[in-house]
Parts: sequence; C-alpha cells; structure tokens
Amino acid sequence: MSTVAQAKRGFSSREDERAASPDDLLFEPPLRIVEYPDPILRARNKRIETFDENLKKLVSEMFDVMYKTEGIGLSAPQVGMNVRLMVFNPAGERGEGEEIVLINPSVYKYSKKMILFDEGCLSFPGIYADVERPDSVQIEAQDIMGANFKFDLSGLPARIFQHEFDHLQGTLFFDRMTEEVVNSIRTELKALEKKYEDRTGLRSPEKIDMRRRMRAVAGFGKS
Ligand SMILES: CSCC[C@H](NC=O)C(=O)N[C@@H](C)C(=O)N[C@@H](CO)C(=O)O
Ligand SMILES: [Fe+2]
Repeated sequence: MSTVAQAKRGFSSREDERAASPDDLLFEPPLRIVEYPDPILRARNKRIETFDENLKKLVSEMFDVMYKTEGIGLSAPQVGMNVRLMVFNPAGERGEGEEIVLINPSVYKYSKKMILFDEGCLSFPGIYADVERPDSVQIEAQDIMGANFKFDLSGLPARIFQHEFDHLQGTLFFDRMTEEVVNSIRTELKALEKKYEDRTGLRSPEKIDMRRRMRAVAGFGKS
C-alpha cells in the first residue's frame, strides 16, 4: 500500500505526529463520552510530551468514565482530548484485573492469525458487530512517567488495544467492518447521525450511506 493510502486508512508515521501543548491537555471533569459522528473522533491526535500531575488526573478521570459507562477500554479522543493516550482494563471493573495506561503507543508487529469478534464502542452506544483483527500485537509505548516499554498482547487485551489504537488514528470500528456487517447496523448508525444533527443543528460531518465512495477514496479494497 502506498504511503498516501496508509495515511488515508488512518496509519501515520511518528514524523506526522505533532506534540501536544499544555493547553491541549487541559480538561474539566466530569469527562463525557463523545459519540459518532462528532468530528473530534476523526481529528488528529497529538503526541504527549508533558508527564505531570495533570496527566495523572486525566488518566484517573478516564478510568472513572470508562467504568461508569461499562467500558473495557477508552481512548483520549473519546472524551474530547485529541492526544495519544489510552487506558484499558479487560476486567471492566474497578479493583479487578489490571489497569493499563499507554501513552504515545505504536505497533511494531501484528500476528498473521486473524480473529472475528463482536465489538462494541462507547462512542456508538448499544451497537455491536463483528470486526476482524490480528489475534496478537507487539507494541511499544510510554508509561505515565514517560518511560518507554515494550509489550506483547494477545486475546482480549490485544483486541482492546487495537480498538483504542484505531481511535488514536481516527479510525472507527465500522471502518473495519465488511459491507454486510455494516448493513446490519446501518439503521443505528443513521440514528446517531440524526441525533447529532438534532443536538447541534449542524449537518452530520459523515454519513454511513456515503461509505462505499469514501472507502474507495481511502484505499480500502475489499467491501
Ligand atoms: C472489544 S474492544 C472494545 C473497547 C471499547 N472501548 C471504547 O470504545 C469498549 O469498552 N466497548 C464497550 C461497549 C465494551 O466492550 N464493554 C464490554 C463490557 O461491558 C462489553 O462486553 O460490552
Ligand atoms: Fe471505541
């Protein structure tokens, strides 16, 4: 795939990633989940270079909203923060499982083995459908102190990581669904577009019914 096609599919190189300013990391609790088709979910997400108390507070607030909304993972753009940060806990309950915080993550290897899984996304409340993804990934990231580390993930943690990593690339789960699977959730997606239009008084910035054309432009080959 050409570099241009990769960029359009949501992949980007480190050189493309701008650094977040302290202002980009300012927030006011409580955080709220941003729903499709809000353009915040498609905006570029900046690298985090300031590892301070404010960042720790943001991470803590993200875990709060993730548990409250029955999530198992959450990316910063989903709470209106266009920065490269994700949190997850496959157990989905405070005090259970392991809380993972990944800052400026990248993937250096995907498994060849692919798995179908019925995924849900907090930005698409109540919508679940099959998405195919690699079973395991090898990643690197920074922790809350800014230290670099490498990690191998498989099964559910790998699934959550890839879902959240997609959010950091501006890619949404239905972008990876086949046309047949999208058809099974088309009515719900259109209802979210209408909800956005009614709430904001603006035209929806994207329409699922335009998808076939957009995918061709963005280099997604198969339906
Ligand atoms: C399988 S990856 C899903 C990650 C997603 N994160 C952000 O959008 C997420 O947490 N989605 C929830 C709808 C979800 O999967 N919740 C769990 C636990 O309630 C579920 O099984 O539905
Ligand atoms: Fe999501």
